[in-house]
Amino acid sequence: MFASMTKGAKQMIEYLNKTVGDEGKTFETIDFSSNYTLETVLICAYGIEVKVFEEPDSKFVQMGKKLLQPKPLEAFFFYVSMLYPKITKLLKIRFSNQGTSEQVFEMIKAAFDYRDKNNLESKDFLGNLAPLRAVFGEKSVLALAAAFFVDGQATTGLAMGGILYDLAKNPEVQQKLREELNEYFEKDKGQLSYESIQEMPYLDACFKESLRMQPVLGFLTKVCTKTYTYTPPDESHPPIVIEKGTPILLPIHAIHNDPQYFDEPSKYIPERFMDKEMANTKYFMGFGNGPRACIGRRFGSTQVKTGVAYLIHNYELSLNPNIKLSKIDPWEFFSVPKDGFRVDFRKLKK
Ligand code: HEM
Repeated sequence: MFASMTKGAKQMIEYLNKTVGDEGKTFETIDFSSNYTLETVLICAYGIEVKVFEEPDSKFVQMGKKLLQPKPLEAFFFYVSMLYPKITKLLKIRFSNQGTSEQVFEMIKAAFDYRDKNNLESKDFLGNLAPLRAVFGEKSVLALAAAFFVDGQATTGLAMGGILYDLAKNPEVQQKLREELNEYFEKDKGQLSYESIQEMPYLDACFKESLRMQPVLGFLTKVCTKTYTYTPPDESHPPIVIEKGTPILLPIHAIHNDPQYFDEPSKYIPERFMDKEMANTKYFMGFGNGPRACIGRRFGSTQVKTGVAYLIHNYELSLNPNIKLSKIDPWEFFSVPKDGFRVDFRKLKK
């Protein structure tokens, strides 16, 4: 699987080498990163090879984009479904774009059918799911396989887009990261190993710091499983009883940006996560917390770190001075600026 990610990262660099001239080129980083994460998810999860950067109009790219931009009403239903899951079930409310979801189902069904027809057995994600169709039914397995498409590429595209913006905004951090990357690329003779991706401390710190400042999900949704009495630190507030079954929204964006938990929260300081205690702080919840924390953490972070590593090793990123950051639309599902993050890419001279 890591070989497929590396392939995706190399294809991304090949595309840039072809399209970015000497004067550089501006990209919207979420769009750009989502192309890379889409390409790697298609190959890693479904064994489908598409040169996403070369084919921006392909149906796969269009599906990925639509899933990233639910309409305001769909976002509204998503919040309703979190707070009142029973009503949502009862009224059969859906928050995802129906047409797009059907296309994703069709794509996965076609991949299953092709493998069945040609007696192809594979040890990848779809290969492991294939026998479960007989146990849980085709529809359930298709839904599970489709969840990988949404979770595996939309979240990672947003996370990577955010890091690229932070690195462009903080050139000294970018240079420090590049020095670490150069060292590891040299040690691994030009192609980073899986172990190196997991090991690089500054790459990990930059990744966490970006997710701290701008978590992909602004809040976590939980349900209280045991009645609990919370005593607020301010004694003038009476204790609060949280009944079993109460839906809870945990505002992680606010916690991540609270000086009580992170010093100078509005500053991009990856070094804070180099500290052993901070590296494991419970107040960092970029991948959630508790028994329902993100199950794709390892896949997602490896995918993002690999893309960032190849990019920063080969290209210098800077903020385009003529483009202002647009406002975050409160009606949007994910909290990103309306026009994304516009960043200039310039090839490094080696
Ligand atoms: C950088 C990338 C990613 C980020 C920042 C991220 C973040 C999150 C967050 C914050 C949650 C909520 C956890 C909670 O409520 O405690 C979550 C849940 C989840 N994530 Fe991710 N995720 C990422 C990548 C992925 C990938 C690649 C997959 C699948 C391949 C995935 C699958 C899931 C699933 C299935 C859940 C729900 C888990 C459950 O309810 O038990 N995620 N993720």
